[in-house]
Amino acid sequence: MDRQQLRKHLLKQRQALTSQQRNHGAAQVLAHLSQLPELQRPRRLASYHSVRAELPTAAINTSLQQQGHQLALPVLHPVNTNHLLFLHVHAGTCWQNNSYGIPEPRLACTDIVPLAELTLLLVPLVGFDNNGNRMGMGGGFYDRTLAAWHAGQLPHLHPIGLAFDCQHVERLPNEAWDVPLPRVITPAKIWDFRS
Ligand SMILES: Nc1nc2c(c(=O)[nH]1)N(C=O)[C@@H](CNc1ccc(C(=O)N[C@@H](CCC(=O)O)C(=O)O)cc1)CN2
Ligand SMILES: Nc1ncnc2c1ncn2[C@@H]1O[C@H](COP(=O)(O)OP(=O)(O)OP(=O)(O)O)[C@@H](O)[C@H]1O
Repeated sequence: MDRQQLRKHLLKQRQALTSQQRNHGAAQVLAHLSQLPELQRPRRLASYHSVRAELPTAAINTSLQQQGHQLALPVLHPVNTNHLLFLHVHAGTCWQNNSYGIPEPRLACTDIVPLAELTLLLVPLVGFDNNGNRMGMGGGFYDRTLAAWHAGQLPHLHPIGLAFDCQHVERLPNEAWDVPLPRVITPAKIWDFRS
C-alpha cells in the first residue's frame, strides 16, 4: 500500500467506530493523560479541536482546563502556508471555522502562545507505528510544528499523539520530514517510544 492508500485505509478503520466507542475511548485517554508526570501541576498545553472521526477532544480539553491547565488550540497561519499558530483559549475567545471546516479561535496577536511556552502538545494523527512515526491528514502542519522540537530547540515541550488503538500499524513508510512522536496515548495504553 502506498502512503495515500494507507491513509484511506486508516481513516476507514477510524470511521467504523461507533460514537459510544469514541467517547469511551476519549475517557480512557483522559485518564492516561491525567496520570502524566508533566500534568501534575498547572501547565500551558496545546490540544486540537477534534472533527469527524478523530478521537474526541471536547471533554478532554474541558477537563484539562478544569484541572487548572491553560489551553491553546491550533490556528492555520494566515501568511505562512501549512504552518500553525497556537492561540490561548479563554472566556472571551471568538470562534470561526477554518478552510477545512475546523473551528479555531479568531486570530488575535495577544492570544498567540509561542511553542517555547508550552509543556504539552497533543497531536492529532491518522496512523502511528512501532517507532512512533506518525501519519496525519497530509498537510505537513504538525511535521513543520515539530521540526524545531526535533532539532532540540524546544527542550520543555512534550509532544504526545492521541489516537484510537485501531490507528496503530507495525510500520509506516517514512519520509525525510517526518518527525517521530516520543509518546502516543490510546484508550488501551501510553505508548512510550523514547527508550
Ligand atoms: N482536528 C484537527 N485539527 C487540525 C489538524 C488535524 O489533523 N485535526 N491538522 C493537522 O495537520 C491541521 C489541519 N490539517 C488538515 C488537513 C487536511 C484536512 C482534510 O480534511 N482534508 C480532506 C480534504 C481537504 C480539502 O478539502 O482540501 C481529506 O483529506 O479528505 C483537515 C485538516 C490543523 N488542525
Ligand atoms: N518541515 C517541513 N518543511 C517543509 N515541508 C514539509 C515539512 N514537513 C512536511 N512538509 C511537506 O508537507 C507535505 C505533507 O506531509 P505529510 O504527508 O507527512 O503530512 P502529515 O504529517 O500527514 O500531515 P499533518 O502533520 O498536517 O497532519 C509533504 O509533501 C512535505 O513536502
